[in-house]
Amino acid sequence: MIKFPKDFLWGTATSSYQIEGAVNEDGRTPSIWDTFSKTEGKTYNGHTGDVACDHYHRYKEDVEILKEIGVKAYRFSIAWPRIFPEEGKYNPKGMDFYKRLIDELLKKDIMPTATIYHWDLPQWAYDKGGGWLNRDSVKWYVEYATKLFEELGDVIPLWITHNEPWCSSILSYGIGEHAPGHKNYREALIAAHHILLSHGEAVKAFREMNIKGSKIGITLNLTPAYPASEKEEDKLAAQYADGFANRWFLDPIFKGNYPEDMMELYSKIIGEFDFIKEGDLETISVPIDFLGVNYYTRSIVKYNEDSMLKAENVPGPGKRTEMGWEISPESLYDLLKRLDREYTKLPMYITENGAAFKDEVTEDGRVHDDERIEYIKEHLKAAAKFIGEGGNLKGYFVWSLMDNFEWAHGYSKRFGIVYVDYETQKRILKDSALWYKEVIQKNSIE
Ligand SMILES: OC[C@@H]1[C@@H](O)[C@H](O)[C@@H](O)c2nc(CNc3ccccc3)cn21
Repeated sequence: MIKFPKDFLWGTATSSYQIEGAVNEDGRTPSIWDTFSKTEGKTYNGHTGDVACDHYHRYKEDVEILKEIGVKAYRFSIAWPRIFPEEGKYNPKGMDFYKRLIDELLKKDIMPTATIYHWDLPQWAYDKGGGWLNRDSVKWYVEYATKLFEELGDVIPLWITHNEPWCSSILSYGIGEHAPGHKNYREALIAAHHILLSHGEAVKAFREMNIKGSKIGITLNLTPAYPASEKEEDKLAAQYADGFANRWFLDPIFKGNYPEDMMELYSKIIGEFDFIKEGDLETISVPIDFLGVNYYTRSIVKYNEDSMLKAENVPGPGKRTEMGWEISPESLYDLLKRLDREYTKLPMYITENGAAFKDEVTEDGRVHDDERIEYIKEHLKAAAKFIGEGGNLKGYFVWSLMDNFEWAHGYSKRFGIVYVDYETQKRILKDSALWYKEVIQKNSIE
């Protein structure tokens, strides 16, 4: 049996656009994901978040389920277009939903953990110079974050400024798979810079408000990169893949500079870094209270002269999830050790870890998702090994509480430990939820 520390924070995670629905209710205006999902060919079968899990109306039932599972904390995100449906126009009715949700959580003794931005940029911000491409996005974001701190500051102990800046910049403005669907690498790095800058400015605003008992951090998706062989060229490919996925965000936050090797590589592609102004890196690297780590899988790369990053992915030997991601719990251990060694001794939380598998409701009305139990158990073992060696890991949030809108994959991929029948909106606790309930109760895994 593997025991976890007494106060280990067991949780689950979701995000606003993926579960809420009610996209036109109580003053909410469209986000870039409303626009993107309604654009032909952008999401699986044209799926949108219009209804999703109808959480906006069913939040009480969903908090009951959180209580049933016994989580200590619940990570959700706040929809910016509910709070500021237009530039400068605060919408109290939008805020009221989150006050109701938080009240329910506190009544059940569940710690609210809020992500300020989980990709649902208001369309009005995008219409003003491309959203994160416009340096004014920093000002808009700080106005939004400050209002949240004013209204909710002392009832949310853990604040996360951004979920995965890599996704909201590189995947969204560079690769084009996510909203707003641009395919311009210079834009991707400009967006990344403004998102990181907005993070730093929000942390400064948070500090000035001196909110007692609350902590602030950021969540990064981190993918350890391994060379396909011991060849020097493959090791160079892994270095660039690591810079692309991880160091481009870790270094400015924790070291106050962008990584030199990647600046050199990228300068050949995007030209001048004229969007980096005096003092920006100082702001981006303001001290935070914790690091959120989203971990799903690793990458294995070999050298490829023709690729921008000189790296080409090669398949790993492990089993894969429905997303095609290799299952590699040992890489989570490697990642945590590396973060501890090279970046920070601050408290860390695994703010997302989970897997999509082919889930189905069987004759007995249950969902026997043994693969997901195995996935979570193996990753918890890796986390426990890190903690056992003195690692400062304080909590673990399963992605996700419930099946939901999986971005470009729509509803075709199920990550939940709770099954959602989208026809009826019925929730069914999968075997993984029942297993996780026991893990939390015993604070240990077998
Ligand atoms: O894909 C599962 C989840 C997603 O539902 C969450 O909203 C998001 O925070 C999230 N991030 C990752 C890891 N990063 C990633 C990499 C490539 C494409 C999409 C996400 C996985 N997930």
